[in-house]
Amino acid sequence: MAQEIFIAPSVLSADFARLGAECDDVLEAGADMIHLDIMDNHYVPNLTVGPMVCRALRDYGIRAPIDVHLMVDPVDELIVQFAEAGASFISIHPEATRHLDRSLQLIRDLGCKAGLVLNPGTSVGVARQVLSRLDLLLVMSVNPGFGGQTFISYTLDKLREARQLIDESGLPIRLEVDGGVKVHNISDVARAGADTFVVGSAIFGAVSYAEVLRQLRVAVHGG
Ligand SMILES: O=C(CO)[C@H](O)[C@H](O)COP(=O)(O)O
Ligand SMILES: [Fe+2]
Repeated sequence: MAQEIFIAPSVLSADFARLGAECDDVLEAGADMIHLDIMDNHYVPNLTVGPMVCRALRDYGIRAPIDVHLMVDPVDELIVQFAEAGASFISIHPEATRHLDRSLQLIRDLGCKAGLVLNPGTSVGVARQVLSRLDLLLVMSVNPGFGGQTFISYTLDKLREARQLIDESGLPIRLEVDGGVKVHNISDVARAGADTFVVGSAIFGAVSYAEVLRQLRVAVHGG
């Protein structure tokens, strides 16, 4: 089932001192949702922000979907806190929960859309059993923890495999890609089957967010 194309700027590369305004700017420039990377210095070797920042963005007036990427272990308590803080999508890594099915159900029970994240070294097969619990499958194209890394090219094969799995299931699951996505490679990523594109440094490092978003969309549709 083809999904509408979504571009989700990762604010990991934004100016955190003016986060609300940065979100306004990328949304006005044509972004579809805000990708919020939550890192705990335990599951990944980096530390970002907690649910109060998600709440602050909602209170500031951000109405677009907020796509929360939880790189935390353990994860269940933070699922609850981010749902209460206004998250729309909550995506979790299978290594960060002892009971993947239960954690995914928890996300939906709290009224959010549930995502599963596959690291470059994690097999697509991990998603197979829990597919009916998913609204989104996120294929990492870098190892999680930092923005600005180089796209790992073998993840294109994983995207194709994930696309096939989703298509065969007939379920309306988004296929998201995250890490190192730029204007020069997004058409390959789109051809491999992604419909939801996290883009961090390529957007926030640009002079004009609108221009880079335009170029990304042209490349997706051209691909
Ligand atoms: O989850 C992430 C890192 O773990 C980020 O979302 C990702 O790295 C996006 O940034 P960039 O487009 O600069 O690679
Ligand atoms: Fe992310």
